[in-house]
Amino acid sequence: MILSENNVFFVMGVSGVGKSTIGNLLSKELGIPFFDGDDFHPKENILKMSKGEPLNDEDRFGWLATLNKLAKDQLKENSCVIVCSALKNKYREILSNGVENNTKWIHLVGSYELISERMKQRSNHFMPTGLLKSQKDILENPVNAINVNISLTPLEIVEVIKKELNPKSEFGLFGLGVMGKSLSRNLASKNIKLSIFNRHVDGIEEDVAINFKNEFEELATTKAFDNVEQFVNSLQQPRKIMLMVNAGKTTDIVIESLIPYLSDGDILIDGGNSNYNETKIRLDYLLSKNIHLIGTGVSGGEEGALKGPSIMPSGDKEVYKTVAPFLNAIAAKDANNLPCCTYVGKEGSGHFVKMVHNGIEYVEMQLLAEVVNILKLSGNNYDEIADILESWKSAADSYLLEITVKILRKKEGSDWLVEKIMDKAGNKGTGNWTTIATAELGIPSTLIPAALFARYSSFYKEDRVKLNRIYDDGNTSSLNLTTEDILKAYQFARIINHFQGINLISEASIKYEWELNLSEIARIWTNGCIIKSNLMVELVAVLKETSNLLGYEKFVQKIKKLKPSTNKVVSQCVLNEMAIPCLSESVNFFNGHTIANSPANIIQAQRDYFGAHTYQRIDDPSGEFYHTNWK
Ligand SMILES: NC(=O)C1=CN([C@@H]2O[C@H](COP(=O)(O)OP(=O)(O)OC[C@H]3O[C@@H](n4cnc5c(N)ncnc54)[C@H](OP(=O)(O)O)[C@@H]3O)[C@@H](O)[C@H]2O)C=CC1
Ligand SMILES: O=C(CO)[C@H](O)[C@H](O)COP(=O)(O)O
Repeated sequence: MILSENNVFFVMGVSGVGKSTIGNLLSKELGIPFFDGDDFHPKENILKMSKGEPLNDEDRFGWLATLNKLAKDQLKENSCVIVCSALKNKYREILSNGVENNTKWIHLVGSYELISERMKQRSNHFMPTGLLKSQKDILENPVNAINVNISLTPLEIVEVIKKELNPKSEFGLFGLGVMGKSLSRNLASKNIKLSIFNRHVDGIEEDVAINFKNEFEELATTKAFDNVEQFVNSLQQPRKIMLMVNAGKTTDIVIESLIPYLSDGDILIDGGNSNYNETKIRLDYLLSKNIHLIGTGVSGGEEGALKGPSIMPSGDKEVYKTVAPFLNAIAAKDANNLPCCTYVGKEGSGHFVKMVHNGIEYVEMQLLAEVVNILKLSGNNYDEIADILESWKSAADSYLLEITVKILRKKEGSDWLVEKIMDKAGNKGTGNWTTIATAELGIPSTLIPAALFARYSSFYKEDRVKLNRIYDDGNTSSLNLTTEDILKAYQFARIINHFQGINLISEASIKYEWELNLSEIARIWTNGCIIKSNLMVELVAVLKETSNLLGYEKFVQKIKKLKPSTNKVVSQCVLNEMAIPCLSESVNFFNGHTIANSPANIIQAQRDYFGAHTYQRIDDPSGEFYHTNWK
């Protein structure tokens, strides 16, 4: 710790609290001289105390003045630690006389029982245990002292003192939107000394940080800023600043606004949903300026960010170690009470993993929407559908299932709110990027594009309404499905979704040499995040053995049990002219992915016909490429 100015640190408290031990340790930690006040007592005082006679104020005044002179002399050169009981206000006034602004009081406190027990164990101290009571009686608790409980170990006590002495914040959070606000409260509630920042925009964004700070008790000691320079300067070095701003251009603008005030070795943590390719570019760019970047996925939405999100950090592993204590402190905990935060890998792998998390999320949401629609067209109202979904919890529990039940039950007056919500699904880009990534990497994660394009289709509301007038022949639904069948189709499609998402991560890990740990990724997704589910809990163990769920015996048995109902649900929906993009794609994908001989031979022949692209032959195991003159 670097001290910004010279100070005298008086370590005070009644006898037996360990002032000398702590004072000594603290002086070593701070690299400053140590003085034990007892060594400055005149002989008469020591004699009195060893006879068991308490010192009176007259006895003390000379001694206190000596210590005050010592402090003043030291302050001319350096800081120092002085140990002295300093029990009364008037003693402390003498001790700090003339150096009040450079005096820090560190008060060691403990119960009578604990102190007397410790005193009994001392052999070479001149203060008998009986005097403890008289000291406790005359003690006037200091105001503005750092109070530290002696039940901690000496090293822990010194850590607490150092933390309290340093006026600078340990962690900064930039961007007080939905996520930034919740994360700030989470960080502050973990006793992390925090600085928060939100931009100032005249007439639109004014005093956001200070108003937010004043709203919540846990932010009482948090420093709030709307000036970037002051915000950065309020942080201990190396600075650790988490950005919770919009991905893309905004992230670049924010980074540029910070750079002029940052120092070598400072660390930015991008917690937004940034594109993993951009994260790699930013990481290299910042490194050229000796600044580190940890790109991290954060999932859990507003509530998760407050109570404990799932956190997916990546970048340089050594740099990560510096920010790990903060991220671990605020993360959700898994069933074994371990943080749902782990070092994911190099470069932008954390953002890649978060992107696939969101791709899986898109599919899980779409599947639930399709299921609700099937149950609706089967004649159930929304309360009845909520009851059915609730009954699925034992078989297919997930955060998204739980919130869907609540959503379906939400009423405005006597109307279900969902009936009033416009059927145009928005998106912020991660589903789009996952679709691009799966295409670029050549991985058939087909459900994510299906869910994404379902959202895009939903946006054509006006066209849909017009076309519906043309094509709707007025037939009513003749769905004849049991809720058991629908549940099985839902479970089947979820297995395919998780298989595809994991496969995408696994293949990207190989291609980019990220060495991702799939089981560990599933583990940090068991709590705090939007796709937490009991299936995810099951996957933690499975992924230690294989990344291929479709070939894993337990899942083979599940799939065989679920497939007939899935076929039934999908075929009946198609016959009833329903759009079920993810349910149907799960069957299509599965059939295509498990067929020994696919019609891709026709594609190869066509390619060779028009473009001489060549083909391989099944009757030539050498893998030789052939071309035929087709005309
Ligand atoms: N909402 C969610 O459920 C989740 C969001 N995320 C990601 O976290 C990030 C933040 O999301 P969220 O909190 O929801 O978003 P919000 O829109 O609620 O907040 C965005 C923040 O960015 C700030 N900002 C925008 N433009 C600028 C700029 N030019 N300069 C400085 N600051 C700017 C905003 O400040 P101001 O208020 O002044 O405009 C605000 O503090 C995004 O990347 C998002 O994708 C990740 C997981 C979940
Ligand atoms: O990251 C998230 C959840 O995990 C965000 O809520 C994200 O905005 C969701 O994506 P979209 O807005 O595209 O639905």
